[in-house]
Amino acid sequence: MRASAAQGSLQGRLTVPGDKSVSHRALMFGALAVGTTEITGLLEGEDVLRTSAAMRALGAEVERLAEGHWRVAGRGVGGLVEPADVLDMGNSGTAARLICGLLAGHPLFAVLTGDASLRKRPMRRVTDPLSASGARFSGRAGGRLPLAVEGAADPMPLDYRVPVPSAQVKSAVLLAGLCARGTTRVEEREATRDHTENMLRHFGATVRVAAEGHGRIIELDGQPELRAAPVVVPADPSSAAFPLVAALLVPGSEVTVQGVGLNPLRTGLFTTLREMGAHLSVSNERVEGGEPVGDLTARFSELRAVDVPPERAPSMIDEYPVLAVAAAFARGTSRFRGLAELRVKESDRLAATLALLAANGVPATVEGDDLIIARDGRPAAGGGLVETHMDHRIAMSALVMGLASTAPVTVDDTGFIDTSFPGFTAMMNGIAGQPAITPAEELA
Ligand SMILES: O=C(O)C1=C[C@@H](OP(=O)(O)O)[C@@H](O)[C@H](O)C1
Ligand SMILES: C=C(OP(=O)(O)O)C(=O)O
Repeated sequence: MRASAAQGSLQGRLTVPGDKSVSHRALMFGALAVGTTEITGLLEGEDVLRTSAAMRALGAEVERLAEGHWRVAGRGVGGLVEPADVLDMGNSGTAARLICGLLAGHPLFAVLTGDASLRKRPMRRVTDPLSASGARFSGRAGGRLPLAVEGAADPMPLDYRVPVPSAQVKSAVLLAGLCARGTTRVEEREATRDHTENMLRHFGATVRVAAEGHGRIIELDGQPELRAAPVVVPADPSSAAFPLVAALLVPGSEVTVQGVGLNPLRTGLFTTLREMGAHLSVSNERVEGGEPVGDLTARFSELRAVDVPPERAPSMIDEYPVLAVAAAFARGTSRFRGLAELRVKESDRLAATLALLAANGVPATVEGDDLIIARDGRPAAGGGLVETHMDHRIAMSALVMGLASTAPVTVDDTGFIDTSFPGFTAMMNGIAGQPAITPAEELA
């Protein structure tokens, strides 16, 4: 797939697909609740479809009623059944790690696997703490997938200080805590997305959260009866990032993305773009399904460099590749600090982002865990071939660059975009008013 500079500006109002984090959790909580949960706005991306298949394999009834409208008949906490076959989580770290938490508290045997990207990602960060509950895990060297799980019949409640900022680790421990007698306690040094805590409450569990420094202490009372509850999934801010950044970079553009989730633990990118001088405004702010949402409008802006502090990383962890693209068009030297976690995503995103920039004539370096991008405010040259390494966010970031760079940007593989943002290409071409992103084979 190749993205060429948009002839003219990007214009329009659009809705991006549902939030991936909330969608995974809605299906999992639906499966653990008593009764029938109705979900609207569910992301029908590959990652979330893996979770829906896994919930079916664990005994829940999962039904698609219409686009984004799903129904889950749950089995109650502790009621999941042993899956007959291997659970394949595809490309999804969130699905694999949260499901480890679910399985840990159920006395059953299961095997988890995933695609070549997921099989490289660290799982000890969840299996180490979960083992203390009595569950047993055995995986490949370094604790990677495929992973065999034997859940505990009478799991112990955990008291765990998460050593890296990770909502997935926090969530896995809390999900295991649902089946344990007594109180599960999780401490995080830096607050990470809190969709699990919010949804636990929404389904009737008792959760106490106390702020501590930049972090939080979370306590969950075990063995609650979770009751089915409707879930309205907001549009994914991590997906909205792509059309919004594109609009900031293509002269004359104005694009509005409607109903975007604005949970403050997810909006670090928008804060950062404003610091860069972006014209980015929010209208129609409201609360839907317990999460703040609003319509975000981006207008073409002359951007300046930014220094992003490390403590902001958890609130924009998936947005650094596209922020790097924005910084490639800004005036001055940008520094993004404390990005160690980017090395264990679908690809090594620090290396992949650096390679994306280098291939398109943008000087950048990595110093320790920081990414530095030095620019003069002129458009990126483009013209490069970007290797995506099975990473949807690298593919989409490269295509956004191509919409604004002097020469087109080509991406080696766009198949993984469907993990989080089905319809991405059509939507971007819709706001471009022309097929600005075209399959490479049609270019000849
Ligand atoms: O909990 C979640 O839904 C997610 C947490 C983050 O991962 P980490 O917990 O590994 O930081 C993020 O990168 C991922 O896309 C989704
Ligand atoms: C890191 C991501 O997802 P996951 O960890 O679920 O694979 C992402 O979507 O950018």
